[in-house]
Amino acid sequence: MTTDMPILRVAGISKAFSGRWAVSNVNFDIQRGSVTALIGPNGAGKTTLFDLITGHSRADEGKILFNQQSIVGLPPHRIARLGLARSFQFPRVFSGMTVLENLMVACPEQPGEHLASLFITPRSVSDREAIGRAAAEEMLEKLRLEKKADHYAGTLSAGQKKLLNLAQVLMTEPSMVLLDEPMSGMNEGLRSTIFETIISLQGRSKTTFLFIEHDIEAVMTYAHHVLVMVEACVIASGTPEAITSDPRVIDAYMGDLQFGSL
Ligand SMILES: Nc1ncnc2c1ncn2[C@@H]1O[C@H](COP(=O)(O)OP(=O)(O)OP(=O)(O)O)[C@@H](O)[C@H]1O
Repeated sequence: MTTDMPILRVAGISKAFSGRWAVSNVNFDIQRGSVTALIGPNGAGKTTLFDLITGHSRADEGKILFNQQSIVGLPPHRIARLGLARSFQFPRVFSGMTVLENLMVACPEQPGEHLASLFITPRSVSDREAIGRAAAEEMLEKLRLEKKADHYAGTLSAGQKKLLNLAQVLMTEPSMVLLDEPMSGMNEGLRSTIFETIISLQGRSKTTFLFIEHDIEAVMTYAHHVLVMVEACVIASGTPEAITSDPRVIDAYMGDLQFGSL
């Protein structure tokens, strides 16, 4: 596979609910290893677009190619297995399991290169369990949740549950991750942890990220590229600098907000 092909291509995707377009003829490419923000006012269709890409909802029209393979009609678990993973705006975690256990169940049966390198040729179930535990502990440290490892997930704050959900997603070693409002409900410290982790993974493993975010400062700081959705359509696409000075975006969406909070 050539590396200059987009990792994700969305072509003419549309979805209507009760005769009203939630997503209308949306087209864009996501380049491998990039960090892209999807912004737009409430009800613009951002989460619906994520649902369509990840198989949680079926498009009425259009094509979605992941690594040049059509994924329209595939169930979410098949899409996840191809390496396209997603975190949720309101994540569900296994409340009766510890934080560490929540991560260990997310560990793939066939660990990737990074996990496998922790141990050489694992032979038994206990070897595999040890790999899972080591990988989970490493991930908890990365997301600064290591002190919570033995706490029940149900006792975590909403922000910590989102971090745990991100950790579960990253444990599967996806090549692309979709994040739905990763910073909402987070305090300042947790917010920076999320994006530091994203940037370090993007730099180290060339993981591709597409995130929905309302905080324009985070978008300006962390995104290479921005897609703007308004009323079911992508109305602009470009660098953060180009987007914030695009008259169509200012007219249709930002108005007098002066790029405070979107
Ligand atoms: N399952 C559904 N059934 C009916 N209408 C829906 C459904 N899901 C979304 N919609 C409608 O589709 C439109 C787009 O909603 P969506 O949640 O995708 O917007 P959004 O941009 O993610 O908004 P927010 O920023 O508030 O999360 C809205 O008008 C919403 O009411």
